[in-house]
Amino acid sequence: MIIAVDGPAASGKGTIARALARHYGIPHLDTGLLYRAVATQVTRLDLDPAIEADAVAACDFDDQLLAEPMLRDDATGQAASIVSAHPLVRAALLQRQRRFAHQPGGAVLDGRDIGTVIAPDADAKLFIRATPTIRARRRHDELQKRGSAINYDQVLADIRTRDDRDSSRSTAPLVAADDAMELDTSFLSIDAAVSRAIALVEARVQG
Ligand SMILES: Nc1ncnc2c1ncn2[C@@H]1O[C@H](COP(=O)(O)OP(=O)(O)OP(=O)(O)O)[C@@H](O)[C@H]1O
Ligand SMILES: Nc1ccn([C@@H]2O[C@H](COP(=O)(O)O)[C@@H](O)[C@H]2O)c(=O)n1
Repeated sequence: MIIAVDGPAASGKGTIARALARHYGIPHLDTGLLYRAVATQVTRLDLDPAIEADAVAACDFDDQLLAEPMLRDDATGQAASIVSAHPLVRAALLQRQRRFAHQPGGAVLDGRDIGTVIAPDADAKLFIRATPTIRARRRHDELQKRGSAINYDQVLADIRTRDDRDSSRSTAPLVAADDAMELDTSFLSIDAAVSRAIALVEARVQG
């Protein structure tokens, strides 16, 4: 079974995708980490994320990079959203994601274009939403726990910038697939959001 989980920054899609993977006993891929790795490599090589050729040169990264804590930083998320707008960067990362999705037994992937581009044939597609202020509050709490000094207003501004950039790019923009099931987590606890997500997937695959 392939499950696609898409949505904007800090909507809770990763939390839900990990829980679905545990529930169904299948592997999970956080595809945002791939773009965050490219962004980190761009910075380390002193390249410019806005220049497509520079970003493409950073796509050949060592997988150990995916485990580095700095990938979770707010600044890395911003840079990831810049490199991810380049069509050639998306093309460089496409096959890896498709292979993961179509492995025997299936998989759960979360990102921005899983239901539309990576696995349009997914058995179940979820599009996770939450208001920008609630997403910013959750992300700010998370960053504070990790020792970041970034303030709430900056996190909210960064989330809005990223939403705009991710939604307006020409290649694989952030958009719900026509057959995606929408789940707004704004006023749901994590447990309630996960239960609802499982119920939606069950209804789709059995129905
Ligand atoms: N329903 C919820 N209620 C409260 N907090 C939540 C809920 N869902 C997720 N969170 C928290 O919000 C933060 C962001 O969640 P998560 O990382 O799952 O979002 P995401 O959409 O995957 O983010 P990203 O865009 O970085 O991939 C995390 O700290 C997570 O624990
Ligand atoms: N399938 C995807 C996943 C991510 N992106 C871009 O990467 C940025 C960081 O992603 P997070 O999920 O870790 O927040 C995000 O803002 C997108 O620009 C993408 O384009 N496609």
